Amino acid sequence: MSCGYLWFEEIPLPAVDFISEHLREDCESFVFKDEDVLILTYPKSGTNWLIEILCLICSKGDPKWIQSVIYLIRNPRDVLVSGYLYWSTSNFIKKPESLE
Ligand SMILES: Nc1ncnc2c1ncn2[C@@H]1O[C@H](COP(=O)(O)O)[C@@H](OP(=O)(O)O)[C@H]1O
Ligand SMILES: CCc1ccc(OS(=O)(=O)O)cc1
Repeated sequence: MSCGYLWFEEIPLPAVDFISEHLREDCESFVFKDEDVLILTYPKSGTNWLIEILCLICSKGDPKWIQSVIYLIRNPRDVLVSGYLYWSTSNFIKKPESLE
């Protein structure tokens, strides 16, 4: 189970060309500004959809919305199939060997 993934905070992520130590360093050194918005999603769970929603909310000009939390959830089985199909044809990610 541990092979073929980029492990971070005990979460298996699609393997890309960097290592979890670099990811941790980036997380720990990142300085947030008050106006920053944090999007935290698992790949293929609807990240781009959420970005669109946030941009639409943001463009209404009301800064109070950033104090809200939008909880996005997608059936993990759909995430698995979506990732399998997408990463099977991507060149920047290690190709999954199977759905298992
Ligand atoms: N409004 C919505 N409702 C449900 N799934 C959505 C959605 N908008 C995007 N998605 C799905 O989210 C996946 C992409 O996620 P991400 O943006 O994190 O990479 C795609 O899955 P599929 O590959 O199953 O079509 C896409 O169809
Ligand atoms: C850090 C692991 C990771 C995250 C997002 C990725 O992009 S995509 O959602 O598959 O397009 C790839 C790897």
